[in-house]
Amino acid sequence: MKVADKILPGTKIKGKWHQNEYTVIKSLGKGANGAVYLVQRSSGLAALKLSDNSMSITSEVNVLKHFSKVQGKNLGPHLFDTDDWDQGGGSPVPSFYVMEYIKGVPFLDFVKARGAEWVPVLMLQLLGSLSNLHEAGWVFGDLKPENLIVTDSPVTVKIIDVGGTTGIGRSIKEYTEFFDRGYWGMGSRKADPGYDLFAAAMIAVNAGCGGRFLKNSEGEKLLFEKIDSVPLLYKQRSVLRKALKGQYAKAEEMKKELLRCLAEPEKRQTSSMGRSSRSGQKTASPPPKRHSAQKKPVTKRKRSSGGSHSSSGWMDTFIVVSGVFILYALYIYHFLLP
Ligand SMILES: Nc1ncnc2c1ncn2[C@@H]1O[C@H](COP(=O)(O)OP(=O)(O)OP(=O)(O)O)[C@@H](O)[C@H]1O
Repeated sequence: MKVADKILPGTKIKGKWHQNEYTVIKSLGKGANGAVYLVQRSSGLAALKLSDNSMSITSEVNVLKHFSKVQGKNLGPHLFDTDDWDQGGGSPVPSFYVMEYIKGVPFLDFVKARGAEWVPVLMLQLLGSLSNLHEAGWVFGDLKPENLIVTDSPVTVKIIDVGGTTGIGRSIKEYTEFFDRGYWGMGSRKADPGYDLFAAAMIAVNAGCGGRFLKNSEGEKLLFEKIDSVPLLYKQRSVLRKALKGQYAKAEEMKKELLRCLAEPEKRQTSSMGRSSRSGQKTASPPPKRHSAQKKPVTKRKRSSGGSHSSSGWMDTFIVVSGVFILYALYIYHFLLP
């Protein structure tokens, strides 16, 4: 077992160069490039990433330093310190960096607990962060739900694990098959904004379908079928399809279209209640098969015989409109207003 992986609670980690001391409280998780611990430092809690591979620590530290220069507040944890752990004697010297501890829950756990209706709201935030990152010349690369933590009050999605971050134009450094357009035969592994936007769409697919699945010989067809089979995804199908096909050059375009797309079904629901859509194409009515084991998106509820038909319809409309209004108010208040 590597040194970085076996640190017990109570262990004191002192930096060789800056002499700062950190007390390990517990392990937060382990990855291919090291382990992350919750630590106590003089001014509060922090997350410390420790690795026997000093190159990977240096590379992640460089990315975090770049992130701190990018405008926008959701680009991952702030960097506090970086150092080598001098344990004395002839022991190997693992490197570490100390960053802001992001207290929250993993993306998929949040969606499971709070409802799939949150997926588009979190996607809008994520696209805002990606837009800032891309403008600064970077692609996140290994974008997946495990690398997203959702904090509360206000609900904010934060990107962690910057190990896969790659300069635009270079080859993607790290990827996870399900979120990789190369795996699905839908594009290259060259770092461009479209690479992250494909992964962002796949995060929605993962959350909407309640899990991941293997590709078959017709990857694109399978993904589109999955999108059409889940009501939540079906509402956003035009945006998801475009992202998967690499038709967005910028995250901002995808974000704007997603906002527009989310507003549309509610308009139809409240204004027509059963009328067909303008284009005469398939409407956002629930498709036959549901793959998601998650909470149902807001739908018209069946009424008991008690109330009158018209008042129950009014109540349903009111509930749908209020729900959507609260989500948008939250989003606009926290993320669009300066
Ligand atoms: N700043 C942080 N605040 C809170 N938890 C964190 C923070 N950074 C990492 N974690 C937790 O530690 C776990 C491991 O982090 P790490 O960066 O090693 O990610 P990984 O994706 O598992 O690793 P790798 O890409 O190196 O294989 C994460 O999944 C996350 O739960």
